[in-house]
Amino acid sequence: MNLTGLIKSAGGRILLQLMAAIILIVTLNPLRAVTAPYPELVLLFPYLLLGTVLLLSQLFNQLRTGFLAVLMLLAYAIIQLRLQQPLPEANTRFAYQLLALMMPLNLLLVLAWPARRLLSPGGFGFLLFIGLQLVAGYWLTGTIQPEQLLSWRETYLMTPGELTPLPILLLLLGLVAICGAALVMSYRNTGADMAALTCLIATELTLVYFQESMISSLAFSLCGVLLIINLIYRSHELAFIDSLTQIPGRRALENEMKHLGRHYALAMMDVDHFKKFNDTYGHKMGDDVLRLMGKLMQDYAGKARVYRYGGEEFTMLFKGQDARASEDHLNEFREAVADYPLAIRDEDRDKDDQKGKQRRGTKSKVKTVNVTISIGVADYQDGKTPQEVMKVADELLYKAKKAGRNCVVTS
Ligand SMILES: Nc1nc2c(ncn2[C@@H]2O[C@H](COP(=O)(O)OP(=O)(O)OP(=O)(O)O)[C@@H](O)[C@H]2O)c(=O)[nH]1
Repeated sequence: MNLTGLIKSAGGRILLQLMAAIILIVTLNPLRAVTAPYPELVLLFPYLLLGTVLLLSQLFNQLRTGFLAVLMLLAYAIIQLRLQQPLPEANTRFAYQLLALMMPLNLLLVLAWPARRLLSPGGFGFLLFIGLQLVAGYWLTGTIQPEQLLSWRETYLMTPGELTPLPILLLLLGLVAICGAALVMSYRNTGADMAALTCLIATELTLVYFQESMISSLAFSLCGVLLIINLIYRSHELAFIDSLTQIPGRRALENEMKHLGRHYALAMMDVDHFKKFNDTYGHKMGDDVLRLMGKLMQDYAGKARVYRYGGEEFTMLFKGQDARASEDHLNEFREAVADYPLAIRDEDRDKDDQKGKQRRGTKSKVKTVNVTISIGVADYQDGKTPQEVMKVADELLYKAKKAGRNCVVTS
């Protein structure tokens, strides 16, 4: 798997986050030494970074990340304003434990909460819920008796020796929350899943190493930086990656065409009789064909760049290569598409897999269908703009259709 594949996969993203956390812990001492001359700035950094996350999340429509940023800002403020006394003090320790209980639960809740703008009824609902928890927490830490806390500590809140002040039960809760978020992430792999995992790891890191000076500022700053990178990456994906096929879309191609040199070939390709295919097997099955196109194009691209131009039309760009040289490559890809047995969707099976299995019996054979594509490929010619080269490729594609389809026509 290449670096882009690693960054895109859920497993790779989880791994990168864990690595960032480990690097922070390993480099804690040098980091503290470097930042020691600027204590105020270090304290302020998480507010600035998480505030930026909050702003960007609303601008980029990454609304759950906005909720997460609010939670992290509040947690950081609580740590700085309420938890800077020594932990052996009973009420401070209780506030710390309350934070360790509520943060993982609230961060996970964000993944279940409907994505809404903060300034909307749904957003206000979330803020109100958080506000109520703050009031309840404030009231509890003020009224609870130290003797009561002592008896709880003996029964439920044992800590694992000197390792961390975090009670074993709360440590387990944190670990379960991190595993839960990682599981959701490996299933859905959305920007919000990634952001929730980042926040959970930063929170648990802070809580576990709470006795280490500056840990909250450093861990929450790292969280802010990772959330900003995640936001920018997701916005780039939204703008340039086609959501159906997961390959770059037309905007990405148009961008690339601004920087083309004088030596390239451009191939336009189109699924044959796709309208008829849609009419026969349904639109969802048509989408499966387009997804398959995206996957096979990536598998067979080699050094070429692949794009979904629009609808059932795709583009391959061969930089530093001419049309003749790319022909073998394109024929290989065309044959791979024609040979691919595409399983026919059974709507009943989608709706009710169990019933479908019983009705069909276990030995039923999956029916398959094949599709073909036609390709026109044109070279750069002196004085021609990339748009004009694309027009030539489109005309050659039209010729390929006329020639009976399932073939490559070269300039
Ligand atoms: N399922 C699905 N169909 C799409 C999508 N985008 C475009 N189409 C369909 O693609 C079909 C394109 O058909 P035409 O341009 O008439 O061409 P064709 O049927 O492929 O015929 P030839 O190109 O001459 O082989 C239309 O029926 C569109 O509805 C999409 O995202 N999903």
